[in-house]
Amino acid sequence: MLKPSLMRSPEGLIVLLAALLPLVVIAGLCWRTANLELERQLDAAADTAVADADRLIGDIVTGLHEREGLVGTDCTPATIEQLDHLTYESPLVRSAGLFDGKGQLYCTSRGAFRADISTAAGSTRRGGLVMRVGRAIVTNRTSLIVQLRRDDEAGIGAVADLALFDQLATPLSFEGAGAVSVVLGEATPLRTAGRPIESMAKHPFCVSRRSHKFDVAATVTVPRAMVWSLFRRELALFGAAGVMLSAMLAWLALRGIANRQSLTRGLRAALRRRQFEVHYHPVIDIQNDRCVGAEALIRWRHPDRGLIRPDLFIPVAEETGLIIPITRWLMNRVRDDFEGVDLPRDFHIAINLAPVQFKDRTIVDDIRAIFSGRNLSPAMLVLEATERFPIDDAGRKVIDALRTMGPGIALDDFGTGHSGLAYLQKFHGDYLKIDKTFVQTIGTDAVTRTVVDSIINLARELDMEIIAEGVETVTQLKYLRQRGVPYAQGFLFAQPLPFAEFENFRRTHPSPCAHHLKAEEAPREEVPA
Ligand SMILES: Nc1nc2c(ncn2[C@@H]2O[C@H](COP(=O)(O)O[C@H]3[C@@H](O)[C@H](n4cnc5c(=O)[nH]c(N)nc54)O[C@@H]3COP(=O)(O)O)[C@@H](O)[C@H]2O)c(=O)[nH]1
Repeated sequence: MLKPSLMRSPEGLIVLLAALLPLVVIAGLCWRTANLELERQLDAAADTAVADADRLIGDIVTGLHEREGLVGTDCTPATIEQLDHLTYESPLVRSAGLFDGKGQLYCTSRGAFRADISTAAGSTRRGGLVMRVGRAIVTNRTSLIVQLRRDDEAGIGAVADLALFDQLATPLSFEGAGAVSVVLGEATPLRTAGRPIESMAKHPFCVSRRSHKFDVAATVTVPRAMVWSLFRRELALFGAAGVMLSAMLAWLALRGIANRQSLTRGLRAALRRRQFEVHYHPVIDIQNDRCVGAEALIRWRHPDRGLIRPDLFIPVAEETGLIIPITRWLMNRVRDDFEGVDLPRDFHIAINLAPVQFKDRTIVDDIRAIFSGRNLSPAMLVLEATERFPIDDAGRKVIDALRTMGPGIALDDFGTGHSGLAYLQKFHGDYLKIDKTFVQTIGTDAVTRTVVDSIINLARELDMEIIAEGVETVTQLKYLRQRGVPYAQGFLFAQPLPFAEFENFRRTHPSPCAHHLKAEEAPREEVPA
């Protein structure tokens, strides 16, 4: 059951975010798709308009090129007939004519005709190709006039009816809402269709295309509201998926929170009902095979789920602060286990501390209260901190206070986090534990083996004792022994053991039949160089 105050808590915020995230992502994707789709449609409309203009003007220019030889000739019936042919070949051309270098029209497809066309304004020119929109002298209609001029300015021209231009091209339109215009040069209209641009509010969408062949361009303009209608269409398609995803994520978040809450309640109950156990993982002096101590590891014996691994509940215990009473319980158990036991002077018990336990003096007070004057004194403890240990003022003060009572300080899991030499120098520890992920590469991977060597050298430079953890094979043991590593832990020696079994192991260790000693004679396992 979830607490009713959930929606006002940080957990409530997580559920809300889990629910909102897919909706925001889907809405964002729909908005982007709508914009891309609108751009695609505008591009396509502008491309079509330019391609139509290129095709129609190209037809006229080709016809004129084919008759360029007539320029400068007399206006004979044969010339007139050839000019007239232009009007049959190109459905756009209403008339064609020849003009001399002074801009005097002297021959047309309709016969000899003289007129001064030299003053016509608003032309665009690319090489010998001149185009303008104006009233044709012969037809007196608004036309596109296309001329091919030689170097001496004499040339041949054709008059194309703009109304026909419109009829022969693809109809200009943009889903009824926009405007399309094709212009000659910068702004002389050849064709326009659709709504007036001024009616499209302040910032309409606009796409322009310029022809590579002729001096014409097309512009498609639509009101900004157009993107909203496409957005609504996309939302209708994908919104349902977004809502389902949102519900699924919210449900997963709720389930995760419910699991966490039930784990927290379970941990509290476990403390009350004494469901925790301590297992001891032997620490071996590998130069003489003596058991010189152990790491105390917590276990949760759940009434229904059996023995639960600590990595399944320690993170929640750390987040909720329950790690403090759990460690307190563990330390009391460890003290009681070793009360009255005859322990060698160099015997040590390692206890794991969470980063949160270095934030205040609680752990200092707990250790003093639990171990002072006992068989297992504070000086016989090694306190293990991971690389997540905060080296700040508070952390430093806690470490200094702990040191005055005598425990050794170890840096656990070294090399698995982001800390490096600088961190290690600031840490001022007594022991450095080489993480099992590195130890287990011995005999397999040359690169990471070099990492093990580097960690060993680093610890020596900083005057720290080395404990290699996760030793599982004789090869690893021999390798570490050869490099002078003093201590090791691992399944090669023993699994973490309940107290009675650990005591039995300790008392019988070293034993003449210890399997890892016997394995020194094992023929097949080679120590890597
Ligand atoms: N803050 C606290 N953290 C604790 C406490 N008790 C345990 N832990 C942390 O939980 C993590 C998992 O621990 P555990 O499942 O007990 O595993 C330990 C060993 O069993 C395992 N190990 C040791 N040797 C080997 C080996 O040869 N092979 C192999 N596959 N595993 C091996 O390593 C764990 C000990 O790791 P470390 O602490 O880094 O030395 C673990 O992070 C515990 O620290 C607690 O009371 N408080």
